[in-house]
Amino acid sequence: MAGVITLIYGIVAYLIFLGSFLYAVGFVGNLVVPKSIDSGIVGSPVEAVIVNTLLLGLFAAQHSVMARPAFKRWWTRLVPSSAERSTYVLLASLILLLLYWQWRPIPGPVWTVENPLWTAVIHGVFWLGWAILLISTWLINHFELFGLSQAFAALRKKELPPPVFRTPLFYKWVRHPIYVGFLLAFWATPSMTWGHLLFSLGTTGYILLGIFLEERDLVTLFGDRYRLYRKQVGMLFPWRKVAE
Ligand SMILES: C[S@@+](CC[C@H](N)C(=O)[O-])C[C@H]1O[C@@H](n2cnc3c(N)ncnc32)[C@H](O)[C@@H]1O
Repeated sequence: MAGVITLIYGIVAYLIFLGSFLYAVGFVGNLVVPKSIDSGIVGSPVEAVIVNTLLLGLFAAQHSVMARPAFKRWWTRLVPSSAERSTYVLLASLILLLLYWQWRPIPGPVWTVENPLWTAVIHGVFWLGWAILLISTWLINHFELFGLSQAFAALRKKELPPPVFRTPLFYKWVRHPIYVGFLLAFWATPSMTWGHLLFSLGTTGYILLGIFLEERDLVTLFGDRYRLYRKQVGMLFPWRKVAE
C-alpha cells in the first residue's frame, strides 16, 4: 500500500513539474501563457526588484539546500527515501508557480533586435537551449532526476542502484549541458527588458553557485573520475582535451 501511495505521489509531483516546465518556456519567451516575464501590472520598479529578487532567492535556496547530501540524510529521517526526490521536485515546481504568479514586470528596453534575420537566429538559439536541456535530462536519467524511478523501485520493493557517472553525447564536450540549455533559453531574446535582465542575471548567478556545490558533491561521489573529467571537459563552453 505504501508503495502505491509513493508512486501516486511521485506521478503527481512529476505532472506538476511537467506543467511548471512547459509554463517556463512560455513565461521566459512571452509565448501563449497568460502571465509572462514581461506581462502583468507595472508598479514601482523598486518594489518589483525586491519582490523578484526574493522569488529568485527562494528558488535558489530551496534548490541549494535540498540537493545537498547532508540535508538529504537528515530529511530522509522524516520522508521515505523513495519519496525524497519527488518532494524536492514538487517543492521546486510549486516555488516556480509562485514565481510566475508573483513576478513583477519591469518594462523598458535593455536591447532590441529588429533585423528579421537576427531575430530568427535568436529565436533559434532560444529553442535550441530548451532542446539541449530536455535531451540532457534523458542522457543523465530523466526519470531518476524527477523522482519516478525511485517511486517505481519502492513499489517493486527494490533498492535503487547507486548513482552512475555518465558522459554521453553533450557531456563529452561540456560538463553541464542542462545548465547550458537554461542559459541559452534565458539570454536569447530579441527584446531584453529590465525585468528579463534581472531574471537572467539572477538565474545565471545561481547556476554558477549551483555548479560549484554540485561539483563538490560529484567529486565526493565519483572521486578521481570526476577530477579527471573536470580537467578534460569544459564547464559551460564546449571544450575537450583528449587524453595523451
Ligand atoms: C539538475 S542535474 C544537472 C546535471 C548537470 N549539471 C547538467 O547541467 O547537465 C543534477 C544531477 O545530475 C547529477 N550529475 C551531474 N553530472 C553528472 C554526470 N556526468 N553523470 C551522472 N550524474 C551527474 C548530479 O549528481 C545531480 O544529481
